[in-house]
Amino acid sequence: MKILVTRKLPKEMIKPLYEIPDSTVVMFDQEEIPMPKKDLLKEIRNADGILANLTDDLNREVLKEAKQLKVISTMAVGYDNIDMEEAEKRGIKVGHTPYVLTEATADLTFALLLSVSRNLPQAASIVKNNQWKSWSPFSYTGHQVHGATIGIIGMGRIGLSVARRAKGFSMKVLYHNRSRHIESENEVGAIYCEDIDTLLAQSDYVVLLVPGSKQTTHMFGEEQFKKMKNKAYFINTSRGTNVDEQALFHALKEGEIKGAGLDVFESEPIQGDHPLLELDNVLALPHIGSASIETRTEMAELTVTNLKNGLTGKPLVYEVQYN
Ligand SMILES: NC(=O)C1=CN([C@@H]2O[C@H](COP(=O)(O)OP(=O)(O)OC[C@H]3O[C@@H](n4cnc5c(N)ncnc54)[C@H](OP(=O)(O)O)[C@@H]3O)[C@@H](O)[C@H]2O)C=CC1
Ligand SMILES: O=CC(=O)O
Repeated sequence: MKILVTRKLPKEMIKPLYEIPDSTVVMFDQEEIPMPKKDLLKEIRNADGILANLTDDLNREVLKEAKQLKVISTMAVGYDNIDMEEAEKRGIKVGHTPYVLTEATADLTFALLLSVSRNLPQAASIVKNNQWKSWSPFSYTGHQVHGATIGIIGMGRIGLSVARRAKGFSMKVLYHNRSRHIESENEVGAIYCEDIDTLLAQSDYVVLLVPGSKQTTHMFGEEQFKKMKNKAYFINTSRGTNVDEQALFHALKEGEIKGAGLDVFESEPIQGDHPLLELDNVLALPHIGSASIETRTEMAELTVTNLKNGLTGKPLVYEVQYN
């Protein structure tokens, strides 16, 4: 049985895979970069299982090559990099890592919100660059978080955890999903906005946390940014493909919105000459939502368990359900 691991992980962490009888583990030897497509195509050909991550484009073309593949276990909760229709057609089980990364991602989302609203990157840089002249009445003043209104689009696991943090800051919580999320209403008093425009018009902070999918591609564009308050901030820790970046650039440049905190981009890694990165009112991070050592360790362990279970005839701990 051949198991392909597409990113270098500590050997100790993937030990359970070596313990599967008659298994051969082939692991890519780099941690910082994805496995090149040509190597992926070659190695997946006779693989029974693959330990993948969100940078592996497991599209139809790639899955068609994977004649023996039985299980894909991705070290992420999002699985928009996997062609689920093709996986279903081929009877491939897909495992992912919900819950274990919820709190770390909610922490990072809230950190982005606090950082953009109070200009932390700009303020920190004057200190580091020895440009701090004096305390000043209005320099680097941002907007209040405490008591403001947050609008969460995608009130699922992470959305609710962000809402809990918002509650601690006495924020009013609005949310939009395709269906009501009664747990959030009961627990944090979140108010459902069936019409997304109502949320956009009322929120001081708009936080996007829907999965990446065909339905959510560019769900944020010119029209949505125009409907936000001019003093509102946009935070995206979901998927870059959910946002039309040209429209976001325009909205930020023209002052239609105040600022943005972005952990994800339409194309990753975002290139250094991307227009968004020229803007002072953009705080950009390299997709580190779940990047605490504790969470990444749990994710890796869960990914290994999902894969091992799938390959040894046991139920996956978290299996993606086909729609
Ligand atoms: N930046 C990072 O490092 C990380 C990013 N993520 C991203 O966050 C996403 C969310 O994760 P998680 O909270 O666990 O997922 P969940 O599935 O728990 O939550 C997603 C929510 O989005 C709502 N939703 C889905 N489609 C739409 C739509 N078209 N319009 C409005 N609402 C929609 C769903 O509600 P309903 O079905 O009622 O519409 C659901 O409540 C992941 O899919 C991933 O892309 C996750 C972890 C780390
Ligand atoms: O973006 C990260 C994920 O786990 O999904």
